[in-house]
Amino acid sequence: LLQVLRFPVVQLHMSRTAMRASEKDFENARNQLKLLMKDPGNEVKLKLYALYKQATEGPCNTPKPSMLDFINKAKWDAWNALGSLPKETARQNYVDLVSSLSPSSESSSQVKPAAANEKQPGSENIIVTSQDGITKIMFNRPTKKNAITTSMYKEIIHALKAASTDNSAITVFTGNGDYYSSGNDLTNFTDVPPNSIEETAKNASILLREFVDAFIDFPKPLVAVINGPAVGIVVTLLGLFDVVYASDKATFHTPFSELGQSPEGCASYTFPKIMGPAKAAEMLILGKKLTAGEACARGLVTEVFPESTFQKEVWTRLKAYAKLPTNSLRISKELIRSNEKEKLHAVNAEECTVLQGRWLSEECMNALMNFVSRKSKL
Ligand SMILES: CCCCCCCCCC/C=C/CC(=O)SCCNC(=O)CCNC(=O)[C@H](O)C(C)(C)COP(=O)(O)OP(=O)(O)OC[C@H]1O[C@@H](n2cnc3c(N)ncnc32)[C@H](O)[C@@H]1OP(=O)(O)O
Repeated sequence: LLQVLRFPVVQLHMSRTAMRASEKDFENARNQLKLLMKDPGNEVKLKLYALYKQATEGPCNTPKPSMLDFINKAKWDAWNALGSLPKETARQNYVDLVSSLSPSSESSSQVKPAAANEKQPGSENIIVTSQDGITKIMFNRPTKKNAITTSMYKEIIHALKAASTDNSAITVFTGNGDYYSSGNDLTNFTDVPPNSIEETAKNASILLREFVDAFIDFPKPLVAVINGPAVGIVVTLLGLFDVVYASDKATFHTPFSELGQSPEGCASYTFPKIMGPAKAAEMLILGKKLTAGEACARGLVTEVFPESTFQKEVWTRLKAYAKLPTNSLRISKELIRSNEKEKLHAVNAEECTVLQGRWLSEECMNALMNFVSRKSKL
């Protein structure tokens, strides 16, 4: 969806026949839109698209796109929802809407435009630091609940490869802000041109496999410091971590069925081993969300700390552990994990193949549409 409606909205070709009394205002509004400093968001972009089409072409009379062509379907729905709104009214509404978004209406704190998935200049979606024998990899997209974009997957693979040979003793994942991470950025799949859906699913499957492989093969103790709610892939991956510390405000949620998807991160293998098949099914099939205490009782979490002392207690402890002899840490981890590696790689490959099919399913497409249109009440 974002691909087609990507800011600034430049795909809006003017129809000369539609320009009458307010031609100048309409033309000005179109130019003003290109100067906006802030991405107005999908909901507004859909409204602008619909109003533009209504103003220039009149009521929607093109065939409804197929369910799978969900980018064009969202646009069609937005236009069609305007019914028989007169062209002149649509033109005026378009001008008014652009005017409400104009720079003079924007607050001084607003930032330069960037597509939702792109890093803004000077910002880092993944922050990697090394100190006191600890390499810390932090999700840093708090305004999006640390949802993981395509480029973040690649950055994490790179960071894990670097951390595996740096001179730190342990590697720690955590999140900035109130969430640990809300998992896969769902717009990774809505930002796709209709004729590339299959290729995108294939590429996503390849990237996911490489991403999870990097965790399976990571040679040093891997610690998760779960500072808040965790959703989807960041939960499933925990089965590949060696230690998981959680704040008591953390939750653990794997809503794969709701999303028309299936488990990844080797959870279809690690979760039943960790908590038994019945409890694993409750999470991975039924999508039950666990509290930190419940996750700890099931063996997914090592220890839960009160939020008020969480950061202090955890980092004090980790700094002490990071002083332990690094070779010994590495060798002990190797002993615990090496027997499983081959199996884990096979499970990862299988999960990615299954997911590739799921991403092309109508159930998954519907779930993604629901997430996007949650903000597009047209
Ligand atoms: C070539 C293609 C490559 C693809 C890359 C590889 C793909 C690998 C896929 C691996 C599969 C993983 C499976 C999963 O991880 S499933 C889990 C997916 N996550 C979710 O379903 C969570 C969705 N989000 C929510 O339900 C809610 O946002 C929330 C997390 C419960 C928080 O709700 P709350 O009301 O507190 O806050 P908001 O909803 O207002 O959120 C604030 C803003 O953050 C945006 N947001 C949050 N989570 C995500 C997300 N996962 N993806 C995209 N955007 C997210 C939300 O839209 C708000 O944005 P806004 O301010 O612009 O409206």
